[in-house]
Amino acid sequence: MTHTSVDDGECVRVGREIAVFSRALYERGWMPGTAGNLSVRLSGGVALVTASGRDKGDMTAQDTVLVRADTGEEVAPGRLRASAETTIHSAIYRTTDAGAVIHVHSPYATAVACRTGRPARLTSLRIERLELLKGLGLADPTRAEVPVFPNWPEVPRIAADVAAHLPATPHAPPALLITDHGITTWGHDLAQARNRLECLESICQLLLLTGAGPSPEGKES
Ligand SMILES: CSCCC(=O)C(=O)COP(=O)(O)O
Ligand SMILES: [Zn+2]
Repeated sequence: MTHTSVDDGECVRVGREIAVFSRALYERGWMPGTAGNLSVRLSGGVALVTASGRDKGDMTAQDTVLVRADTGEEVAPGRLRASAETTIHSAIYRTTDAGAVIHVHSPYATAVACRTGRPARLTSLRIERLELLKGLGLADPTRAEVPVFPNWPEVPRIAADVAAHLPATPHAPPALLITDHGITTWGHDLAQARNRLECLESICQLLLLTGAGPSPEGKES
């Protein structure tokens, strides 16, 4: 087992930051009910993640759980459970240099993720030309293939798909969609992950407004 260590001051500071971002995303309508989860990679091989089932509009620093960054295993199991989707965050930390991960059920990205035809395999959303692609930090900002993963009922199965896909696609955008579910983005910190999320939510809105996105039957138009 890899060694983990915890810096209490860092935990408090980052817990407050997660709460601030969470409340702001909730206010935008991107975390309805208790939907969505956020995490930040800390020093010492750990990450702080939102607790499962919490009202994301009411988050405080105490509503976070410390987990191993590479597996999502809770460091000191207590009253709160880590997000049910923690293994997806861990898959991203294990296979990229991400410092923060945001998952939301924002309306336009989720609508696009509902139009994939539900194949029981990984597909992708091709995006071309849109100026907002420049906000994703891509080597080639003229096009992107955002992976769309099946929404398996067992979250670790989604995480396994993510962990298998990301190392094979080093130039892929820092984002993924889950069919019928939502969107996840990452960056070196929460602000960068949030900015990338804003770009993709806006891109998905444009795809739907212009009819350039996937058709309701799941075929790309
Ligand atoms: C009420 S939304 C269903 C669960 C979900 O998709 C989500 O994003 C929130 O799960 P968590 O365990 O992080 O609260
Ligand atoms: Zn979700």
